[in-house]
Amino acid sequence: MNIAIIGTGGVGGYFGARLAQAGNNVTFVARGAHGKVIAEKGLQLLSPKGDYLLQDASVVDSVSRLKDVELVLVGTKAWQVKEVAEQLKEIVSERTIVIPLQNGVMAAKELQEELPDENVMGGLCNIFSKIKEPGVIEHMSAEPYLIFGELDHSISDRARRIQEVFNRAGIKNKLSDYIQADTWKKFLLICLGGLGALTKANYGVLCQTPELKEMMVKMIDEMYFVSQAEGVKLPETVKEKTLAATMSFAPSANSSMARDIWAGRPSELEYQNGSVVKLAAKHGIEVPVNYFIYHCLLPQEQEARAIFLK
Ligand SMILES: NC(=O)C1=CN([C@@H]2O[C@H](COP(=O)(O)OP(=O)(O)OC[C@H]3O[C@@H](n4cnc5c(N)ncnc54)[C@H](OP(=O)(O)O)[C@@H]3O)[C@@H](O)[C@H]2O)C=CC1
Ligand SMILES: CC(C)(CO)C(=O)C(=O)O
Repeated sequence: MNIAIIGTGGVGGYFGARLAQAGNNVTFVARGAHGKVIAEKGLQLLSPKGDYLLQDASVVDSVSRLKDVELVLVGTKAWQVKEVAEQLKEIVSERTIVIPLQNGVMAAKELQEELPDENVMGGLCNIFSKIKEPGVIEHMSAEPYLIFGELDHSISDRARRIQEVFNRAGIKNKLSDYIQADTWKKFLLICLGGLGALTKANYGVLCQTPELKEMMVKMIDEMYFVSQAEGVKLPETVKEKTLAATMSFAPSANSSMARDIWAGRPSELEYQNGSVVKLAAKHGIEVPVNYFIYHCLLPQEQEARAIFLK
């Protein structure tokens, strides 16, 4: 299959390398020093599931250079999806399927704002991975896992074909008949990372401190209400499952958003706790804990953006 990876970071780099390893024709969009090293030396994947050096990687520095793509995996940060959607408009054909892998609940909608609905599916992923240095992707832990599906809930032939491609590449995956629910389930979990970011606490401290655990319970309640108002049917049991998932993380683990905030980099705040606040306001729902976290973190987010995104 002709596949493009837009955003060759921890997520895009990992899944793209595995798809190329399985014999697919994968083109990576990667910019700057990272793109240069990949073009010269290949893409190096370090992983407990087996290292792999993709020699002669096909790499371009911009979406506009992609041709005849059947499957696009968008691996940028959530706040970069709008720009990618604009760029994709120029290169998609009726046989191109675009799957976003961002944390958050806005990516598919933002792609649909620029692209025909038929080009867009929903998606998400689980993995702990990062760019270790230019040209090198490090998968640290967690079984890499993709969930994807048609936004109209159908199990289409084209989705089955994509599943075959993931299966042949040994990528654990689920073809979902309700991708919005899967995306929201992950959203409930990742937004708890905002509390970790604010308190500078890892998941272990969040779970072991009764007052912080209580705040997480309140955050989950708030987000559950918002999901219902958005028309996403989640079972009530999702609340306790979300808390249990957080308790199952290594005590020293923290969220990617927290790591970005602590390092003073632009983060996905707007697309995590920020989305909860905005969607709640749309429905007239009070979300005091998410509101507090979002507004406490916002000044430093704005400062990071002023420095990095001039
Ligand atoms: N990493 C993880 O463990 C997990 C991440 N996620 C989610 O996956 C998403 C991606 O995260 P992650 O892989 O960590 O992010 P990274 O920052 O590692 O990678 C994003 C990459 O996208 C590139 N990029 C951005 N815009 C463009 C563009 N227009 N064209 C080409 N390349 C572009 C960036 O390059 P440049 O530097 O040139 O801008 C960067 O290399 C996020 O939503 C995250 O929350 C979900 C689960 C786990
Ligand atoms: C792995 C997990 C769920 C941890 O919060 C995540 O997606 C992230 O860090 O962005």
